[in-house]
Amino acid sequence: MTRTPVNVTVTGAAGQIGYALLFRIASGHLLGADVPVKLRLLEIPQGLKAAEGTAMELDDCAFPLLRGIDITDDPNVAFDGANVALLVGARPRTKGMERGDLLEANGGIFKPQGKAINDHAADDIRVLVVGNPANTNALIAQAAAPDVPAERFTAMTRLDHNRAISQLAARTGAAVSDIKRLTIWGNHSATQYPDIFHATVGGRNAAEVVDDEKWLADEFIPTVAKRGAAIIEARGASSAASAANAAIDHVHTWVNGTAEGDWTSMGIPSDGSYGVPEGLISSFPVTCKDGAYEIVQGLDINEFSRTRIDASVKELEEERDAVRGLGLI
Ligand SMILES: NC(=O)c1ccc[n+]([C@@H]2O[C@H](COP(=O)([O-])OP(=O)(O)OC[C@H]3O[C@@H](n4cnc5c(N)ncnc54)[C@H](O)[C@@H]3O)[C@@H](O)[C@H]2O)c1
Ligand SMILES: O=C(O)C[C@H](O)C(=O)O
Repeated sequence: MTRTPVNVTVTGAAGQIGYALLFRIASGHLLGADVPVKLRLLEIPQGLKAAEGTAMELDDCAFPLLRGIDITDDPNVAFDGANVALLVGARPRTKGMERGDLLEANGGIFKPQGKAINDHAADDIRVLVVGNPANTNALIAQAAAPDVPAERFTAMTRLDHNRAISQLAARTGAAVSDIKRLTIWGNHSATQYPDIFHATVGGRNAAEVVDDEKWLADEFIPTVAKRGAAIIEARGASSAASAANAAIDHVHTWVNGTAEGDWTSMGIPSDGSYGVPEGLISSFPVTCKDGAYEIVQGLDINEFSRTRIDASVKELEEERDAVRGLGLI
């Protein structure tokens, strides 16, 4: 049976993450090995030529699942009929830039993109925001798309989730595949909280296996939360291949589901669960099934976790208030 191709729009297509991402989408890793895709690449005018070069390389791979590539600098064209949108292109913080300037510059990108999604995307559109500050950029885009169900706008904390699994595996000597139910709470920033209290290692409670709160507080949490900065320091550029890999994981899990007995972390609009104010785009433990996600309910949150979740949520509230003050939401 011939399947209708899924339209996947990628913004910032000529950037570092774009280069690591597009080939994996085209080879079937995003949606599945039997799902044909059409790519729409959105770039700013200065990025179009490089995006064309990447499209030439995609052609040269002769991917059987790739059914077309369009390149544009017009969001209305890029999101026309989009089923999946990966919003990667963002304005990086430059020297001397205040946080308010950064939020405002990104508002100039994510507000029009949200409106274009609202006006042109397919009814089943699913959006993942990767470009930083990812949670608040997702909030801006979502607010500009009142006709799209709010839960279709998500922000990426899967890279943090994967980083935390890897660190925990290294500490416990377990295989990555033996680690389940890890959670990233809050913002994709240094305030994020990687929580192992409900995680398991080979079926045993991870916090009990580790049994070292000092390691948790002084090593594990800061290592995960500051990993992005450590990569920038080491590589001279922000994480690209691992970020692209996490974007693939995020969408693949959202569409195809979490494994039985496991969950993942996604930045999603809060429904008020765990005391996170409704509407904030915050990371939660979620299970996915039939293309939808649900927050894992009923977890006991101890004092250690509560303080850290609250601190990250407070930062998200401050970012929300700042973009509200700028008229971006
Ligand atoms: N959430 C995460 O876990 C995570 C991890 C790594 C990086 N990031 C973020 O992802 C973003 C992209 O990273 P990168 O390394 O690919 O950056 P990059 O600078 O290499 O590429 C960004 C691309 O976006 C394009 N762009 C800028 N404004 C655009 C617009 N309005 N429309 C379309 N394209 C636009 C630029 O021309 C550029 O080609 C950054 O904001 C980075 O901080 C997030
Ligand atoms: O781009 C960055 O600032 C870092 C990135 O968000 C990361 O977590 O690797």
